[in-house]
Amino acid sequence: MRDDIQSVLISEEEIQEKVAELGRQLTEEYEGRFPLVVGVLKGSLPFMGDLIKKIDTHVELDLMDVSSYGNEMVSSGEVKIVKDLNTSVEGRDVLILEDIIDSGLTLSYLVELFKYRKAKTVKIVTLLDKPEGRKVDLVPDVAGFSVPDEFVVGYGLDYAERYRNLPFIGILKPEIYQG
Ligand SMILES: O=P(O)(O)OC[C@H]1O[C@H](OP(=O)(O)OP(=O)(O)O)[C@H](O)[C@@H]1O
Ligand code: HPA
Repeated sequence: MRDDIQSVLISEEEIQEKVAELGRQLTEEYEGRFPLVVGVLKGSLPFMGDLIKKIDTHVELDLMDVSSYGNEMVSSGEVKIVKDLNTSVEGRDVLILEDIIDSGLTLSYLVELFKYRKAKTVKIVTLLDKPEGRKVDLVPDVAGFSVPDEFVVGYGLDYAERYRNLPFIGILKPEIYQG
């Protein structure tokens, strides 16, 4: 699996340091507010698993599965709910966790949906932000790292469902996706 990686963009240590920093920041912000932390499947799972252990105040967890990429490297532009939340967001402080914001289509859809469902506040925390990929005007409230306009994998991010279990963020060798 690691042979398929051309270069490591963000190391495991850098990710863990950043996650600890974000955890401290979110602890301060959400102390006493019992936010609903929504992980967006499947990419946010490693980030969510690590980050929630660094948030030192009560949180409720839920998961939502939305998809717009299928097995492609470019968003189809159509966001589909594959699995909805189990919890009502009405009146709640909602904190959405994402692995990456690229075109921004997934997140702008979710933010609008949660506002329509009467969430009290909606904030976005993403590990990675790819600003050059944007197709809609969307700025995350908190972003761990900015990444260049390249297809990245690892730490939740996949190519054709592989590489999510790498502990770092890397760039694939072109021959992997060129067939
Ligand atoms: O800003 P965007 O262009 O919308 O891209 C970001 C979304 O794309 C990926 O999810 P994907 O739909 O591939 O599902 P996955 O998390 O299961 O891989 C990623 O996890 C984000 O949810
Ligand atoms: O660069 C990316 N890698 C993996 N999944 C993604 N979904 C949006 N952008 C990306």
